Amino acid sequence: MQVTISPGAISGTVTANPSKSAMQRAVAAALLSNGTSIIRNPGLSNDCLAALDVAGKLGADIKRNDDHIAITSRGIHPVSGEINCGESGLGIRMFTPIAALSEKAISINGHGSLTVRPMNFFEEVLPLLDVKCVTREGRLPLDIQGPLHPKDITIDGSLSSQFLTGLLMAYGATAEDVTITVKDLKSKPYIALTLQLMQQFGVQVQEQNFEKFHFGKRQSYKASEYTVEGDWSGAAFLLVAAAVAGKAEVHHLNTQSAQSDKAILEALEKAGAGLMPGVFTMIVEKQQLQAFDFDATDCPDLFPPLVALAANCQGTTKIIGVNRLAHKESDRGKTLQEEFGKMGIVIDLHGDEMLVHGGTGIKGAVVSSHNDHRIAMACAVAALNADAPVTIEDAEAINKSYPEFYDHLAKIGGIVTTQGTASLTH
Ligand SMILES: O=C(O)C1=C[C@@H](OP(=O)(O)O)[C@@H](O)[C@H](O)C1
Ligand SMILES: C=C(OP(=O)(O)O)C(=O)O
Repeated sequence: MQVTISPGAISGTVTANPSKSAMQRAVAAALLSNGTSIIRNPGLSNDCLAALDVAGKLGADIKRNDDHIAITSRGIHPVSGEINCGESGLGIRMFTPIAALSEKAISINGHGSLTVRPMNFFEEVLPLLDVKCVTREGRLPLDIQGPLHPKDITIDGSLSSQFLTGLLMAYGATAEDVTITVKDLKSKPYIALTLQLMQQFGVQVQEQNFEKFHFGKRQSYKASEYTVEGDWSGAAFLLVAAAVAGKAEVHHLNTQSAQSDKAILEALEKAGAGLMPGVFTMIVEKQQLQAFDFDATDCPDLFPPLVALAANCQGTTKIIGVNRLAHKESDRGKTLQEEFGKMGIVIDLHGDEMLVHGGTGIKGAVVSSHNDHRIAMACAVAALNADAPVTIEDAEAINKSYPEFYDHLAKIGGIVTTQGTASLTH
């Protein structure tokens, strides 16, 4: 599918899409519980649908209703020897240790970019917890056989926080008086989100400096009612769109959220955007924008919207944390450089640093999403101030996290034309 965004000012109000990070964690916690959990404002992006499918294969009964999803479970009782996590990095890294709680041999697969993302971690760590694990040279599919026995372990958190999220969630179901120690943890706020979610489902972890995670006496997940928060990661694109091309009011955004990507507000403030925060609403308005410095090491998903913002700022913006981008849906440092280059924006990459030379004018172009949802959305936002339309190829990549994105952009006044069709679900 190709989507063309024509330049033009925007103005309007929209409700943020549900957070896939929160939704996938809630599905996992509901699966680990005994009884029926109700998930309100459920996400239906591809990553969320994959999580629901995995939960079903691991034994949960899932009923979709108009405004909620009911998940009935009695813990991990796989009904299949194969699970597929779609394209979700969080999904596979979270559900693998959870699936390993069962003694059944399970083959875990995925598709698209997930087949080339690193999974060596499991081969190194799961055997320490009595789980057999075989990868294809650190790639999918993974063949595992548990049951996982929680033990004191030390792991490396520098590649991704998602492996730790998976271990924490799995330990929560059976651990007793054990500690996970983590060295060099990145994306820390995502771990805060995991701990918050576990607590909402009745499991407490004693966290020390994001280095030690201690489980005291044995606990169990309690089936709960949970409302999925609006997604700061997706909303970041709309907020940047407003900052560079008009005004927008985005509802259902919790400024007290544990989501790391609410840090977009700090970047917008540094750039000089007009911000009017409400309790569950954010209004952003265009002002004169200047280049800024920002460390995105702990919120790597903000790179694409930050680049769209920086392209519109006068001067050179410096963003730290490029090393965190190599193993996402694309190698995002390079894909941002390539696709924004086509729109006339020069980006330099120096080790962990990205320099975006903004304010030089954005050109109409044909760009590729590289099948990466956040690259498609960043290009769409940049298009608002281009000198001619921008056509995005493989534009359906947005379905991974934010299927409503083009509709939301149109709702706030973006001129969006779609050519060709692609299924909205996997
Ligand atoms: O836990 C999560 O929900 C996520 C953690 C982050 O990954 P890393 O920990 O690999 O940075 C982020 O990039 C990803 O989109 C979602
Ligand atoms: C990298 C992302 O997700 P995941 O790692 O869960 O696939 C993302 O949403 O940008």
